Amino acid sequence: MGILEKISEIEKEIARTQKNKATEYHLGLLKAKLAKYRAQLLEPSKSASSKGEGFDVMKSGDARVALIGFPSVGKSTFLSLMTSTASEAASYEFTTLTCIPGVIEYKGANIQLLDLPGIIEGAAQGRGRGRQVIAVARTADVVVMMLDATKGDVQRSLLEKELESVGIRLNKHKPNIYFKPKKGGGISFNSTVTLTQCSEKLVQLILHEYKIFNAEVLFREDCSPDEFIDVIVGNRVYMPCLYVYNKIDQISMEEVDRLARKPNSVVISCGMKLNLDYLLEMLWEYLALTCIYTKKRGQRPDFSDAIILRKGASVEHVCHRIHRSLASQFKYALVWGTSTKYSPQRVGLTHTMEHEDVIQIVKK
Ligand SMILES: Nc1nc2c(ncn2[C@@H]2O[C@H](COP(=O)(O)OP(=O)(O)OP(=O)(O)O)[C@@H](O)[C@H]2O)c(=O)[nH]1
Ligand SMILES: [K+]
Ligand SMILES: [Mg+2]
Repeated sequence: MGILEKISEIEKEIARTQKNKATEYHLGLLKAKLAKYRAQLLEPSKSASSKGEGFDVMKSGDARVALIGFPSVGKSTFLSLMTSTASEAASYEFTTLTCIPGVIEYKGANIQLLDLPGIIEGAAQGRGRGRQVIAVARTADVVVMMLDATKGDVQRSLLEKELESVGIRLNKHKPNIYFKPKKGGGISFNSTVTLTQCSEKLVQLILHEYKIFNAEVLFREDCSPDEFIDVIVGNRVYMPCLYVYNKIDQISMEEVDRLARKPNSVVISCGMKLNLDYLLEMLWEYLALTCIYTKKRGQRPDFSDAIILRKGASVEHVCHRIHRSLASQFKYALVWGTSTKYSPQRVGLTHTMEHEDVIQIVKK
């Protein structure tokens, strides 16, 4: 039996045990066991069995959003409010022990929302269930960092540090540096812009530190040494992050105003259901999904049923979404919308679609 199952067994037993003088010890023992198992879950464990227990949630829907935050900031309350899934919420820390998926239906898209255990300082080193939570965060399209508006900004910078330390880059784009290790020829260094933070010398020093003596490097942007290191190391994920300050019912109007003005931030109250619509709008923007409408020849476009794709999706992606074999029968497509110069315009499979384009596909 896994730890989670043991925990749920004990919880059930506590629930069905009557509280009286005779059961006092029994209940006490059960609660002690429960605390022990919870502590075990929260400690980095050496055994492989409990490693990812309860965290392997299938990706589903059009996009995935992970809820990251300290314990008891209101992540589960939020999931239960926004989706039809109920996730237990309580005033004690570490109520949630696994990954709980729910679905937000918005503008015709299914957005998978993942409730996760609270993480704390040291999470990246394996404190609590930090590692598992961070592993899930890496698979998301957007991170919602939920913060307790009553707690000050220290939580935010702590969490940012944790995520940074495992190679997650929030609200940053991939550095525009071309980097290619070679078999020989030394290091060739070039830049298309004036560099104020890196020099050829520094780049060479960094490369030597990584035991790279032959490579081609081209800076197309004025990047910092840290950004260059990110490029060498690879394996970084660049992810939009929305900072959500919850529990604004507990703070002054002035404080609400201050938080709301921070970049990439939204203020809400799950308790009072405040500003949740605005949060959804922001989330939609951060997900940057593209809605495509299809149209049959001689008919009006079907605006009731959008095809939802990632930003930058091509006509080929649209074909795959409609039918597996459509791309192989494809002759050309007619597209109306902002992605074309003329409306309609005849395009091929590689044409990049834009939000709210209409497409008519012509088969061979
Ligand atoms: N005042 C106030 N309390 C809230 C609000 N949202 C949630 N809470 C309370 O905050 C407590 C923690 O909520 P949870 O949803 O369990 O928090 P969590 O982040 O999932 O916590 P863990 O799973 O333990 O990490 C509960 O007592 C909630 O009722 C809010 O907007 N205002
Ligand atoms: K809680
Ligand atoms: Mg929770």
